[in-house]
Amino acid sequence: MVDYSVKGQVALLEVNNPPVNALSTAVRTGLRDGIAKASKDPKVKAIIICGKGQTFPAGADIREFGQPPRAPWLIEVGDSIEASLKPVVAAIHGTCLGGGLEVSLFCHYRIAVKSARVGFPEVNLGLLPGAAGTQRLPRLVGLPVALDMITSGRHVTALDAKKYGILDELVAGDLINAAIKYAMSVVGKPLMERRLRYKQVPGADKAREVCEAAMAQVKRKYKGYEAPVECVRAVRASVDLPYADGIRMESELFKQLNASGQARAQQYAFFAERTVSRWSMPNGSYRTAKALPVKTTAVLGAGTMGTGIAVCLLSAGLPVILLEQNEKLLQNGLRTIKALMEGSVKLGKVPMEVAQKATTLLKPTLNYEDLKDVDLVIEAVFENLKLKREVFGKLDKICKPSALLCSNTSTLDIDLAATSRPDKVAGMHFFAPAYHMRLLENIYGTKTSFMVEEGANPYEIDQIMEDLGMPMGPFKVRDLSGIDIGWRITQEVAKSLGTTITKETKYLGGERYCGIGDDLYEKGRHGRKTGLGFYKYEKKGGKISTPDPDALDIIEAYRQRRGIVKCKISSQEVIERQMYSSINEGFKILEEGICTRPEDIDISWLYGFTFPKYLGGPMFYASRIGLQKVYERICYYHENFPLKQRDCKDLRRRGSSTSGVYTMYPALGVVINSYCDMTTDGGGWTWVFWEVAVDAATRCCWRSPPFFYGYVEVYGYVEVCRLCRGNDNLHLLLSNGESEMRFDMEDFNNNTRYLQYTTFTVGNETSRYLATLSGPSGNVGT
Ligand SMILES: CC(C)(COP(=O)(O)OP(=O)(O)OC[C@H]1O[C@@H](n2cnc3c(N)ncnc32)[C@H](O)[C@@H]1OP(=O)(O)O)[C@@H](O)C(=O)NCCC(=O)NCCSC(=O)CC(=O)CCCCCCCCCCCCC(=O)O
Ligand SMILES: NC(=O)C1=CN([C@@H]2O[C@H](COP(=O)(O)OP(=O)(O)OC[C@H]3O[C@@H](n4cnc5c(N)ncnc54)[C@H](O)[C@@H]3O)[C@@H](O)[C@H]2O)C=CC1
Repeated sequence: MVDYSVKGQVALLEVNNPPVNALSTAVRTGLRDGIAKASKDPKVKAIIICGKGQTFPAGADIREFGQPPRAPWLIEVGDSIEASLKPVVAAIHGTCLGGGLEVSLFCHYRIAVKSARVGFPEVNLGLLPGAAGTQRLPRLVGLPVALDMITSGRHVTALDAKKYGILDELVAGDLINAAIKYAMSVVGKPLMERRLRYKQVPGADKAREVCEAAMAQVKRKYKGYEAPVECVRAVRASVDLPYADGIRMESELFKQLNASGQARAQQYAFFAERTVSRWSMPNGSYRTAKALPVKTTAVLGAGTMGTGIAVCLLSAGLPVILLEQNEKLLQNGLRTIKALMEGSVKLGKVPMEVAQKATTLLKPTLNYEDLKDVDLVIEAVFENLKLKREVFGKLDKICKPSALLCSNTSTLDIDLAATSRPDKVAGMHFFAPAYHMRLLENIYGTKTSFMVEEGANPYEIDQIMEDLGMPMGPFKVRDLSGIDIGWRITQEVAKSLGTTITKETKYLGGERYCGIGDDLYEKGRHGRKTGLGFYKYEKKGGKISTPDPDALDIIEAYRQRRGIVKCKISSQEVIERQMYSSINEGFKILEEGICTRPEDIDISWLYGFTFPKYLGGPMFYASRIGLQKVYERICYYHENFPLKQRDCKDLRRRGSSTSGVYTMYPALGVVINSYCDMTTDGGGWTWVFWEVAVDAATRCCWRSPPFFYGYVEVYGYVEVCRLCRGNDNLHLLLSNGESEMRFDMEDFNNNTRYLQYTTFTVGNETSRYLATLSGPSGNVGT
């Protein structure tokens, strides 16, 4: 895991743990041993730490965070690096992140190639840098830069890192040769001043103001997230406390965060994001698919979505032909694209050069003939099946046979876009605003206005969902997308069902229909674009929303017309009805095979609706609440809905003990975390980690070696876990509320009789169970 070699008078410690050289237990051990070996070797005058392959270590091994900590701790390894009497140089390429950056901060010198990046992304995993990063970075670069880097998690370019003082030198050419030369040039120089622990934080006299401002900022910017707040606290300790006490505080805060449900959810999201990129479909997968080259593009329709999609493509440096139905709308679209590009530059999301180039890459047109050579067309015209079929018919005739014809449709069946090349026709569903949201896919919507019909106030619902962590409540989102879009969608649905929507329509396609959106639409309240929707905006296309009594009057008039008696809906009910209906849809999507894994659904929410990462996504959220409970509440709402619209037969079926919801548990991928290992620590204790593995077929299998100290981590569906004594047989009982799993402990080492048992809860339904067996006493505790 760490390759040791000596080049001339320099020892080279090359971390070799692909793909990202994560600092696993083996790597930490290798670094510690390598430093000790080099320190003892009289031939060695200096030491280099670097990464083999594509990168310097990109951090701790995230998969180890869910497991019991194992020595050597990174901080101990770091201490031995810093204490070395021979200079240690970090030679950096690739991404030097998290624990990797911490290792480099223990080194006496840091050099890097220009393409390298450094950063502390722990905050994105619900953590803080836990190996002295919060104490050492401020000592090196001062509070403002340290606070910014640690609370944002952003990657800093090598050029900026040099400017901040994180890097001592940027090198060109072969990194190792340059590092050897550099290391030899510092041999004999005093090391004391290079040891960060002895430095004072620069600008410490301003610490109070700077930290208070940073705290206020993270609370506003990362509302609901615990990690950024603790990051500020830890960094502040670098000024308020002596180094050793600061380290202790950092460690406490790290442990606290690591045990939190937020960290678990954010780490799940990290891996889920990577899991979904390994897609598979009936006729291919990421392994077999070959990307088609896309060099030229066209966008049809320059409305809300078309302009956003054009900005997205232009920002990626692709030429775009923008087609509209008339000159006036085309010019409007061009103005919007210009304004969006300028906004993106101001926010630092698009470099100025890219925005400037975009003006040459964008070609407006009213003529379909201009599309004949493009590789990719994205259609974003009105949501109207007849119109879309017409448009696809034209495209099919004009575009070259290899061109991909894609629709941004929200609801229409992509197979209905009759063309001679169905294999080249696809849904390409962007989320609004298209230039900002990272998700591109197809997804079911949720039926958000039910509750308003019954008496809830849309502004209260938005507030409750924003308090839960959504950046925008559902009614603000509807105003952003356009109430006219919703109107067009339902008109199309009605048409496809051979019916029409009237003021009295209560059901559509067997589902409950709410006409509040229609009433707003008819009054010209189309959302942000008209300056009025559920909210009032400062101007047409404005962003500042204010509650509007006129909208409430329209809603109240609607209720009276329908004879609906207004009732009070609690915050808990708002959350349950919003979230659980989405979870229910998620399970339907899995059941129908539209998505194959719950991660697909969670990632669409994280990137399509900016669902808070600290909740992991609706499917992960469901696993934390407990699926049985979620299922019961869904049934409750279906049974007790004032205007019951459909039988919940489907749900009942899925909630039965042998199929449906419960069989989805293993699919959640977080059912039971498992490991099995044995280690002896410095105190002579043997630690044995039990392994519990779950697979869809057998539901559970269990391995338990003889042990002195056992540790089981259980989360997901297991709600009860207890160690019991029954008929003198010690056993462990796990229950998921449906069935119990019993594990007899008779086979355990006969000498181990004394049982100590501790339970602590992490998050809602997440529990950890810690059991210690030792000594000759016949006493069994439970
Ligand atoms: C590195 C990247 C930028 C690379 O991106 P890219 O090339 O696009 O590749 P990816 O597809 O993202 O990744 C490839 C592959 O690698 C896997 N992977 C990536 N990073 C990690 C990782 N860090 N660990 C494990 N695996 C990783 C990734 O999943 C992919 O595999 P696949 O899933 O199979 O497809 C990009 O990957 C990236 O950004 N990675 C994350 C970088 C990161 O977040 N680093 C920070 C990690 S956290 C950290 O370092 C914490 C620390 O500060 C150190 C911890 C110290 C702990 C101290 C504990 C103190 C308290 C305990 C005391 C105990 C004693 C007591 O009890 O008292
Ligand atoms: N608004 C949203 O949040 C989202 C909308 N969508 C989908 O994207 C599509 C477009 O939606 P919006 O941009 O919101 O609508 P929009 O009403 O803002 O824009 C549609 C544009 O298409 C133009 N158009 C109509 N017929 C045309 C034709 N024959 N040729 C060229 N241009 C034509 C219109 O003039 C208008 O500018 C719809 O299918 C919608 O369902 C998808 C995701 C989100």
